[in-house]
Amino acid sequence: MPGATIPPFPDDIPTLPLLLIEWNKLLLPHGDHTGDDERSRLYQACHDLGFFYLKGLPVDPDPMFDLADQFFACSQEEKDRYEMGTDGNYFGYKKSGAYFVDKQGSPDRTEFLNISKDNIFCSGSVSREEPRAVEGHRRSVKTFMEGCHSVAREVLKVLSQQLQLKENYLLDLHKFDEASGDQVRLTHSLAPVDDDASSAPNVGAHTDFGSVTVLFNRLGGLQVLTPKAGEWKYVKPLPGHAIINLGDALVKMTGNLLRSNIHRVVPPPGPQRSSNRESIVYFCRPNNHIRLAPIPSPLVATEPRDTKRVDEYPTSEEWIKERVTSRLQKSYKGEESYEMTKGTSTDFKWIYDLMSLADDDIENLSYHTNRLPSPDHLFRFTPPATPPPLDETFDKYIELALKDDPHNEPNQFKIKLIVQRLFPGAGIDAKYIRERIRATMKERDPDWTPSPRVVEPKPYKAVELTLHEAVDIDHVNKELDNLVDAAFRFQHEKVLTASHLLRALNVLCPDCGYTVDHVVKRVWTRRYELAGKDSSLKVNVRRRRIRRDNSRTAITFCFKENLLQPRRRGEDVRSELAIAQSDYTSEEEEASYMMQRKPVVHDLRQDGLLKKGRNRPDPTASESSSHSPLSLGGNLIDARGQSRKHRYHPAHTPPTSQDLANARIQKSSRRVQLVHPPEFRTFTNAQQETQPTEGSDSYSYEPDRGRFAGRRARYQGW
Ligand SMILES: O=C(O)CCC(=O)C(=O)O
Ligand SMILES: [Fe+2]
Repeated sequence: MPGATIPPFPDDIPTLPLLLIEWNKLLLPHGDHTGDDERSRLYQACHDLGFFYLKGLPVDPDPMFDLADQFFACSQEEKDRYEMGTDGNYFGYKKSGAYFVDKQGSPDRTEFLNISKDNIFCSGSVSREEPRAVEGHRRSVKTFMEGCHSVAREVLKVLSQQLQLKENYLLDLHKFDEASGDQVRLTHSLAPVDDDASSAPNVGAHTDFGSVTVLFNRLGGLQVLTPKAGEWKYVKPLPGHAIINLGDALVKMTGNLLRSNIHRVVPPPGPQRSSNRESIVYFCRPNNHIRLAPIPSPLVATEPRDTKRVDEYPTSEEWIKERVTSRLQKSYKGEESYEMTKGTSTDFKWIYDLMSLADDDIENLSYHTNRLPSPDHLFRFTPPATPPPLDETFDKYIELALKDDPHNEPNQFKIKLIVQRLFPGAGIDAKYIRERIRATMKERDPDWTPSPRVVEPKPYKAVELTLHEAVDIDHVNKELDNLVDAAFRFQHEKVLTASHLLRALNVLCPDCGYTVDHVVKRVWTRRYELAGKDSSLKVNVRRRRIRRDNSRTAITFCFKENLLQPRRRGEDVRSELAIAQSDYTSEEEEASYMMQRKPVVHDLRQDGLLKKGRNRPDPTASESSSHSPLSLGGNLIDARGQSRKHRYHPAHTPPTSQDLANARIQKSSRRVQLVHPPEFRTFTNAQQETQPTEGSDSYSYEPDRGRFAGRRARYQGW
C-alpha cells in the first residue's frame, strides 16, 4: 500500500505517548552527554513500559510490505501449504482464526507468515520450504533480518551497559549465526465488515516471547495496556520510526526489572477502519539453548524462590513453544486457558490489581513488589508520606488476592513484601500476616481450615568456614570476600544471603555497627568481580526489614538449628561459622516451613550480643503525621498509635559515637583493634544524629571504580 493512500490516524483518540529514542544518538561514543542521555532514556523506557519509538533506524521495511502484499494475495490453498501446524512449531503460515483471543475462546482475525532467520540463512537448524513470494524476495528478507538484528543488538548493548554488565553480555546470548527463534512476521487483517458487531481484537492481548521486537506498522490498531490504570491506549504509527518493545525473555532474565508490556491489535481507528491492515515484525530472541534465568547484574535482585538451579529455567526454545501452543484453538479448555496465553504478564496481574488501589507514590514500588528490591529500587522508592491505615491495607490486599484466586489462601509472602514497603520498619512479620489471613478466611467461612502444607523441610547443607576475629575493616572486607568465594566454590548456584554474612559479622564484632548495607554492597562488589570471570555466579541478596535510615538490621531469617547459632560474647568465635545454604525451592516451601516451625528469632540484646538499653524513644512519636509513624526509632508505634516494642528488631538504633568509642576501647583491651575508615565513621556518626529524611537515596554502582556512589551515598569506595 503506497504511503499516499493511507488514511490519517485520527487525532481525537487517546494515544500513549512513547519515549522517542534517536538511533543516531545511541551510536554516539560513551562520555558524550547526548549519547549517554539517550542510552539512559532507552533504559528508562524498557524499565517503565517496555515500549518506545526508535527514529531514523537503518532499516527499510518497504520491501517487506511489498512481500506481504504479494503473499497475502495468494489463494488460501496456496497459503495453507505453508501452515505451521499445531505441534508447537512457530515458523510458517497461520491462518486467521487459528488462535483464540479472549476468555470466550473467540477466534483471532489475523493471518500471518513467520519466516525463520535460520531457514533464510540456511544455518541448518531449520529446514522448511518457504513460499514462492519469499523465495523471490530472499535477498531483501536477508537484508531486513540483518538490519533488524543489528537494531536489536544495539538495544541489547545499551541494556547490558545500563545493567552494569559487560557490553557484550546480552549480545552473547543472541548470536546471529547460532540457532534461535528469530523471525520476521508479516501480518495481515482484513478490515471489519460493516455489520461486524464482534468486539474481539485482531490479535489478542499478549506479551512477546523473545527479547527485542522491532515493529513497523502504517495503520493504527496496536494498543498497549497502561501499567497503572490498566487502560488500552493506541500507539500512533509514525512514519520513519519503528516501535520497539521488549519480550518475556528479558523480563525473566532480569527478574522482572525490565518490562514486556501487554499489547493487542484491534481494527484501525477512525477513517483507517475500512483499510486492510499489515504490519512487519522482527522478533529477536535468545539463542535456543539459552536458559531464561536471572543474569548477574547488580541491579537484578533474584526472587525469594530463585534458589532454582540454572538448568531448572526453561530454555528460550522451550519458552517459545509453550507460549505458541497456549494460544492455539486446540488449547482452549475454558476461561482459565485465556490467562495462560499472556506469558509473563500474568506474573504482574496481582500487582496491577494492587496498583489500582495505590496512589502515585506507590507506582515506583509496584513494579517491583513481586521480588526483593535491588539497591537501585530500594533507594529510589519513597514510602508514601501518609501511609494508608495498616489494618485496612491488609484487608484490601487479602480481599484482592482472594478475588484473584478464591480457592487458595492468599500468599502471605506477597502481602508481606508489599506491606513492608508501604510501612518500612514497621516490623510486619510472617506470623502477623498469617494470623490476619487466617482471621479473614475464618470470617468469610467459619469452617475454613488452613491448607495442610506438609512439606518436609529439605536438609540444609552447610559449609564450614573459618572467620577470624577480624575487626579491622579491610580485614572484614577480605573475610566477606572469602565467604562469598567459598560459598560459590561450594555450590555456586545456591544462595548466600546477606543476612548470613551480617550475622557472622555481628557475632564477631557486635559493637562495630556494621550494617546490612555494608555487607550487601561488599557482596555485590565481589559478585561483580566474580561474575566477570564466570557469568553463572550469583548471590541472592536478601534484605529483610530494610529501614530507610539504613540502621543495623536484625536478622530474622529462619535458620535451622545448629547453623549460625549466635555466640555469646566471650565465646570462642574463631571457631567455624556455618554458612547456611538454603535448599528452599519455592516461596511455598519456605512458607510451609515457617508455618510448621517457629522461626528461630534471636533477640540479640537478650543474647548479650548487643548492649542493653541502647534504644532511644522514638523522637517523632508525638508528631507522627509528618513521617511514617511506624518507621522510626526502636519503639514502634502501631496503626492505633500504641507503642510496642519490636521483637524482631533488637538493633533498631545505630550505635552512638560513644558506643563506638567504648567498643574500640573494649576491643583494644582484648588486644584487637577496631578500625573504621573515615567514611564509615562519618556514616555511623551522622546516622545517630540525623533523622531519616523524606526523599530517597539513589545509588549507582561504578564498576570501574569499584564503588557505589549516589546522591546521598554514604559509602565511598571499598
Ligand atoms: O501488528 C502489530 O502492530 C503488532 C503485532 C504484534 O504485536 C505481534 O505480532 O506480536
Ligand atoms: Fe506482539
